[in-house]
Amino acid sequence: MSTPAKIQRIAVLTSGGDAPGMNAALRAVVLAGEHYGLEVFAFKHGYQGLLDNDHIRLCGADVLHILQYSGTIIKSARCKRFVDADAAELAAKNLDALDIDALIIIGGDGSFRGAEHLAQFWNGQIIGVPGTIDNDLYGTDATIGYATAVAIAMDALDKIRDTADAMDRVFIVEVMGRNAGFIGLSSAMAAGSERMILPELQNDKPLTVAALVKHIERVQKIRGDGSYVMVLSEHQWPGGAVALAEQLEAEYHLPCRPCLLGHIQRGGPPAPADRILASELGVHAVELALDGQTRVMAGIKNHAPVAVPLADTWQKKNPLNKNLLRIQHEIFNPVKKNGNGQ
Ligand SMILES: Nc1ncnc2c1ncn2[C@@H]1O[C@H](COP(=O)(O)OP(=O)(O)O)[C@@H](O)[C@H]1O
Ligand SMILES: O=P(O)(O)OC[C@H]1O[C@](O)(COP(=O)(O)O)[C@@H](O)[C@@H]1O
Repeated sequence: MSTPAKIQRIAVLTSGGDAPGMNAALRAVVLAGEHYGLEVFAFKHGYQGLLDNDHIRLCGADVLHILQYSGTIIKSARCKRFVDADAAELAAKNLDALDIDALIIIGGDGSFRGAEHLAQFWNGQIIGVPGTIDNDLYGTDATIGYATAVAIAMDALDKIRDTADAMDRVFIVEVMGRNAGFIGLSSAMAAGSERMILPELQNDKPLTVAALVKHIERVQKIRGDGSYVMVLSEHQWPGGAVALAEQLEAEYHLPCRPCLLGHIQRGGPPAPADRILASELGVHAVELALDGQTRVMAGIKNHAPVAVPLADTWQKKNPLNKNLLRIQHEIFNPVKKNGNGQ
């Protein structure tokens, strides 16, 4: 770190969908703030709190023993109004009235767009911390919440496998991820799923029901076993897992059940990886602010802290891991392209 800038007051907020580990990030911001002699404020309910001037002073005692809980003690929200110029102007006014030097925003790409919007109207420093289960932000190896969501999806897939095995059924398990397939790919690999329907794959070659049925029937024939567990990323099938299961049962007479994991993926104890990532990133964000940086996201790349221009985080894309895709599609697929095993 270079010579610290003379900042005295920082503020923090959590915005967008809550992510497991947001509390750990908040705790880290507050503890780092105290460590460096800063006053720390929090705005509640994301950007809505900036508009309502709904703030509290936080010190170390307020964030004791919160890192093991998901959710966020300062609340999160989606605030439609924040896209308006007058909303950002009001937020700037409230931040200036409180003499805030730097604002730390824990959230996803929408929150970072909001941060850039605010930067057009406010001269203080703005630092982002990647908090979303979707892992869809460029510039960091992982986002806070992703590891927990994958662990929850894997656990659910393991449980589904028991009943799929017992009753020779096809299951479609729908996972979150917004427009990204990171949760889908990782949970499918971790649980040994037979099939993944992910946004990135659908862009190249959308799956047809006929092709899916062909694959299911071949796998069942090769293995002599009816158990087939498919991971479906949200928004990738009209009507989602329920509609696809109905289609497979009605048109192809395959015993098939849907399972929607939904917001279960955002709850429960944050995984160790998320607690540690959030702790490191929260401290990193404060140190970036002390370093005079602004309009950057605190990230971790190859085990090292980095500062990524906020706009890059949504304008550039992290691709899915090609090697994991290859292994899932080729090595672990019982149906071989050359015809072996068919
Ligand atoms: N283009 C934008 N301009 C201003 N504010 C925005 C913009 N996009 C998103 N936001 C703000 O960020 C909030 C969180 O974004 P959202 O996409 O819901 O979640 P996430 O940050 O998790 O991606 C929105 O509710 C809105 O207040
Ligand atoms: O909680 P909501 O508002 O229903 O939104 C659901 C969305 O939030 C997420 O759980 C997290 O997305 P964000 O981090 O972008 O808010 C997505 O995976 C999902 O599509």
